Amino acid sequence: MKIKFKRPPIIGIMGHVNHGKTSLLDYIIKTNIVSKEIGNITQNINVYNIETLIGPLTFIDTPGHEAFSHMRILGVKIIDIMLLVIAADDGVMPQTKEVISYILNNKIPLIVVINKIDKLNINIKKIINQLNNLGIISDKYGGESLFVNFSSKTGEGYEQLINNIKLLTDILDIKFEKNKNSKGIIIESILNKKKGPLVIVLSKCGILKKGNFMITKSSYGKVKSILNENFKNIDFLYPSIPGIIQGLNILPKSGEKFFITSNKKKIKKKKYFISKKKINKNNKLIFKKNKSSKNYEGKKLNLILKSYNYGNQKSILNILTKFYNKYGKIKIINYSIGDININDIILCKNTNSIIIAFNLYENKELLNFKKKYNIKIYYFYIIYDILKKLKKIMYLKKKRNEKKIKVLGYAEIKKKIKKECEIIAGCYITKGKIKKNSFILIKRNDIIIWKGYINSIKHYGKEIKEAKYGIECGITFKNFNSFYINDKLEIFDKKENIENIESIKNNENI
Ligand SMILES: Nc1nc2c(ncn2[C@@H]2O[C@H](COP(=O)(O)OP(=O)(O)OP(=O)(O)O)[C@@H](O)[C@H]2O)c(=O)[nH]1
Repeated sequence: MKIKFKRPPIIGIMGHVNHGKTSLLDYIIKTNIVSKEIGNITQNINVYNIETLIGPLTFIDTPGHEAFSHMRILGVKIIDIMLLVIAADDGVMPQTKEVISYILNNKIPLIVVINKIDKLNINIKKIINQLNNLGIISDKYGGESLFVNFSSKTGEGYEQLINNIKLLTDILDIKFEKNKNSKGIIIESILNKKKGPLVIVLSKCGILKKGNFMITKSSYGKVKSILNENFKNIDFLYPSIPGIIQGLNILPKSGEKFFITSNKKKIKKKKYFISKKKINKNNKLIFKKNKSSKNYEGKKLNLILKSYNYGNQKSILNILTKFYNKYGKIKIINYSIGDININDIILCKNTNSIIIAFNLYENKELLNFKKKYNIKIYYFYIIYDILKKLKKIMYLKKKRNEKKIKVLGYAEIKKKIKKECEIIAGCYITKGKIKKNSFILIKRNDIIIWKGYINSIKHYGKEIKEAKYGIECGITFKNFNSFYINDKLEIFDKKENIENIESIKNNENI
C-alpha cells in the first residue's frame, strides 16, 4: 500500500499591478507567529514557507506588471491554489483577465480576494458581475470559486481567508509519496562565481536527496549540495519547500521542469543531447573580436545587460525590447547572468556599448579595465530606474549629435621638449589641421585629461598660423605642460564650439 504524507499547499498570489498582493502576504506574515525565520533567498524569489495556525503554507508572490507574465506562467506550473487579488476600488483589469485565463485553462482551484474593502466608493457587486461574465462564479451561486472580501489595512476578512485555504487544502488532499522520485520546477537560476550554476527548486512529490541525479530540459548533474531557505546545508529537501541546488552542468532557465533519475540509459541520452545542443547562452562568454558598431553614433544605443538571475533578466529584456522613445532605440548586444567579467568589458568596448548591471555588486577587480577602456557601467536595483536612466542617456546623446561638433584635426604628441622656460609638445598632425586659435582636448587612453587653448605653433623655430596633416610642429598650451608622449590631441575650430565640447565631456560622465 502506498503511504501518503501531508505537504503544505503551494499558494500563488496573483492579480493586477498594485491591487495589493504583497500587502496581503505581508499581512499573513505579520499575523502569524512565524516559528522560523524567513530565509533571504525566499524573499528574493518571493517564495515563502510560513507556519500558520492551520499549519505550514507555501506562498508564491508574483509581480502584477504586464512585463512579468513569465513569472506568473512559471507560478501556474506549480501552484495548488490561486489567490486572485482584485482591488475593490479598481475592479477587473488587464492582468486580472490574464490570470483568469491561466486559472480556467489549468483548472486551478481559486479563492478570489476582493481587497481594499476599507476604501470608500467601492462596488463589490460590480466586480462579482464582471467575474461572472468571465466564467468565475462564486460557490454561493453554484460555481467552484470561493470569494473573500478582505482588507490588508484593517485585517477584515482574514479569518475567512485562512478558513477557505484550509477548506481547499482538505478537499484537495494535498499529499505526497515519500518513495517516489522528486519532481518539480526550477524557480530561479543564478550563476555563482565560486559554485557555478545554482538553482532554486520547488517540488510537489518525492524527497530530493543529496547525490540524486537531476535532469532538466537543458541541463543535468549530480546534486552536490542542497541549501535550505536559510542557506544551511541539508541532506533532504521535502516537497513544497524551496531549496537551492548545486551540481548542474549549466544554467537552466527558470520555469524548466526537473526530475530525478537513476536510470543510466536516460542519463546517457540526456548527456548526449545536451552536448549536441548549443551551450546555454547564459553560460557562454561572448567575445566578438573587433566588431565595432556604428549604431552608437546613430539613433540606437548599444547595451549589454548583466543580471543577477534569470527572472531579473527576462523581466528587463521584456521591458527593454518594447522600449522606444523619441530619442531613439536600444540595441541589446548581449545579455547574460552573473558578475561583469573582462569579456563583457571587451565586448562593450568593441561595440561601443554601455553595460547595465542589475542586482549585482560592483566588481572592484575590473575597475582598472573599466578606466582603461572608458567603459560606462550603470548599476540598478529597481527595474524602472533603468528606463529613467536610459531615457536621460538617449536624450543627451541626441542633443550631442544635433550639435554636430566639427573636429578640425587630430595630432599626436611625439616628444616633450624643454626649452628655456617653455615646455613644448612635439606633435605630428595625423588628420586635418591645427590653427592658432584652436580649442584642444588632450586624451590619454581615451580619457580627456585636459581641455583648453594653445599658446603657439612653431615649425623649425618659427611661429606659424596653422599646421596641416603630415606636418611636425611644436605646440605650447595655455597653462598646461603635464602632457606625456603618445597623448592624443583633438582639435576644434571655433570659439562657439567650446560650450558643445564641454557638453561632450559632461555627457561622457553621465
Ligand atoms: N486602503 C488600502 N490600501 C491597500 C490595501 N492593500 C494594499 N493597499 C495599498 O495598495 C498599494 C499597492 O499594494 P501592493 O501590496 O504593493 O500591491 P501589489 O499588487 O503587490 O503590487 P505589484 O507587486 O506592483 O503588482 C500600496 O500603497 C498599499 O499600501 C488595502 O487593503 N487597503
